[in-house]
Amino acid sequence: MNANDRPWGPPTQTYDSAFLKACRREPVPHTPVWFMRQAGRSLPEYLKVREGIPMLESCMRPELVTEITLQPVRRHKVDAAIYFSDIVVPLKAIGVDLDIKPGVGPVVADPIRTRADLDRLRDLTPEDVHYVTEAIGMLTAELGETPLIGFAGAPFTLASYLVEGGPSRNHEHTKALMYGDPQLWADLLDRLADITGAFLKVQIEAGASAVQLFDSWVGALAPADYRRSVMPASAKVFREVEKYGVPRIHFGVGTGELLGLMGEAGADVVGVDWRVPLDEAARRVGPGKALQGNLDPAVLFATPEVVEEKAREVLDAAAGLEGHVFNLGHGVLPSMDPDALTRLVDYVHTQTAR
Ligand SMILES: Cc1c2[nH]c(c1CCC(=O)O)Cc1[nH]c(c(CCC(=O)O)c1C)Cc1[nH]c(c(CCC(=O)O)c1C)Cc1[nH]c(c(C)c1CCC(=O)O)C2
Repeated sequence: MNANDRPWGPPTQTYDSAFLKACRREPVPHTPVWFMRQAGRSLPEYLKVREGIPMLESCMRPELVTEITLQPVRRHKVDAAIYFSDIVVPLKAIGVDLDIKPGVGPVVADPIRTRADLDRLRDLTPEDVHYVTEAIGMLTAELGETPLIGFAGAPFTLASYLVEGGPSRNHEHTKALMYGDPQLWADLLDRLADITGAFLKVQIEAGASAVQLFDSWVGALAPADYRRSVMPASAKVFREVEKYGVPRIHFGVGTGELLGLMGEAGADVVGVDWRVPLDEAARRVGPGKALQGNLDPAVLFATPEVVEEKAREVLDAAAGLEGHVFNLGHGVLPSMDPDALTRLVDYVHTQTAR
């Protein structure tokens, strides 16, 4: 089928990119590379344009979002852009009182722990996030053949911020609710699945070529609890966007024991952190899915020789995969040297050129 004949799917101009080919498990001209949290963080040009503008406000300014999203593409020559935003933006857009505190992360004024609290979470409409549609329109025009990845937080990770009221190491309130009131928990996750699904749809309809569902903190759960209490909601999100035919990436940290289930939830590409080698991850995920990952981000602080050696190990472990998108095992760290990232992109491209 020709790209133009499909009712939906990635924009025609990005269809033959190395990134989308790898996601579809087709032969690639080189292994595609992008980095989680590539936008912002360590880039001086990012710090300059963000000066004096709070994080959440910057996510609502289409020109600024466009500039920040393009910065790592220009600088590093990565194979995909990731939309500059944050996982809490759709929650803010439906009126949740929250802020992103520098050096801390998202902080929620009134945590959600009761049925009455849950009733405050309303559905998301495209008008709530009109600035996303505007920014993606500008971005796809600028990006040309380079695909744009849209993203959202998965129901569990969003619930963790909403229930705890902020970042948490042990997720104690979240687990107390999950184990203590399974019905309220299921209803909360189902509501978040609808919000997340609606947010991803907005991004795809505006021109995103792929989407990533970040379930960053779900590695805190045992597989049986994940299957029972989280997977139905994440699966609902993936079903919501299935008809668009854009690759769906599913990522979490510390999810070695959950990789099979995270694929089963409905992902086309499973993101792997640095704890499980990709050949072993492929065995856990099973056939029919591409993998994304998985260089330990901290390796970027070592010498260039060590970075190449460790990147080589990732490529060797990925040699037999059906499809591989090179990435870090988690996000870019703020103190990272941007030049080390640029060199890494070049290394993967030259080593894998076919
Ligand atoms: C858990 C999570 C959050 N946000 C996100 C996740 C999932 C990804 C992951 O696991 O790392 C997702 C996210 N947040 C941001 C992006 C931008 C796109 C990208 O480059 O990947 C993405 C994909 C921008 C951001 N989101 C945030 C920043 C830093 C804020 C700033 O620059 O002022 C950026 C660039 C803030 C944020 N927001 C969040 C945290 C933990 C923080 C860091 C707090 C800090 O240490 O300052 C919540």
